[in-house]
Amino acid sequence: MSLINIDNVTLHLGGRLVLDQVSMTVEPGEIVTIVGPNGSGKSTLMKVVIGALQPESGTVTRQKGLRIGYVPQKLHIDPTLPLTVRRFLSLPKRVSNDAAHAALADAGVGHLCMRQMTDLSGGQFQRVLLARALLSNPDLLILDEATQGLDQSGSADFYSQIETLRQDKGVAVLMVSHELHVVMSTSDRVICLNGHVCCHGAPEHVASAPEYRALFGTGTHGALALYRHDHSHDHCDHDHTYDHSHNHGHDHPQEKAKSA
Ligand SMILES: Nc1ncnc2c1ncn2[C@@H]1O[C@H](COP(=O)(O)OP(=O)(O)OP(=O)(O)O)[C@@H](O)[C@H]1O
Repeated sequence: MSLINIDNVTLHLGGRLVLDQVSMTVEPGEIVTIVGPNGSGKSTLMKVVIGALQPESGTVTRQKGLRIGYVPQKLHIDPTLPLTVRRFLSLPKRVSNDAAHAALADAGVGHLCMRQMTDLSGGQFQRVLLARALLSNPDLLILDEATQGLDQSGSADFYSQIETLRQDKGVAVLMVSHELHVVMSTSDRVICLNGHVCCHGAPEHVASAPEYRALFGTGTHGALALYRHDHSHDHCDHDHTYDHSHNHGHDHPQEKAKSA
């Protein structure tokens, strides 16, 4: 049984169609990545997956008893607040020393237990957030642009830790990422979202799909196009009310983005 089964989900926010008949699944132990331009509904879809937003139509089914660990994009901590990593892991719920040490070790930062949160580098901080997400021994990890702000080698290290976790613990991973070069090497399946599911499948399949190329270009240029997109909003001013021009004849967004 799938861990998550999203079936034909439609949702408007502020009068705008944000998710249009989106379907997707996450199977046990697989790494699924959502890519898409700014404003294409990626974060909204994540909120639907964790149950923070309810769709207007369609269904969201989570495996019974599913444990989800969520790693946010960032978390603001008051810089004047003295807070060690160890204490942070016990907020809001106290955890044992053993559990805290195990989670930190699994996230690759076992040595940082007694450091101040405010002294951590960006990469260390994200790993502590990862450790916090691991405390519940999740079946599914959700990462929403968890490496934003890290340099290329920092984010490559982070994703390699994620792959190790999947291997060692069999945890499934659903992530949003703008880093196409990393996504293409670490994911089992990629879902390209632009309000609707434009295309989906194995990374090589998606990278060569016309719908994906229309959005991101080809090869490394694709990654660069997305990067540029991220930093200057000039080449794609989607307001996603929205734009079906990239649909290229894919008139069946309800086709489920799942493995065969
Ligand atoms: N609470 C809200 N009320 C109204 N509109 C919203 C709300 N949340 C999101 N939106 C709109 O929904 C659309 C999708 O937003 P979402 O954050 O899901 O996109 P995204 O793909 O994650 O974007 P990005 O890559 O920039 O993070 C955007 O047009 C956004 O402005």
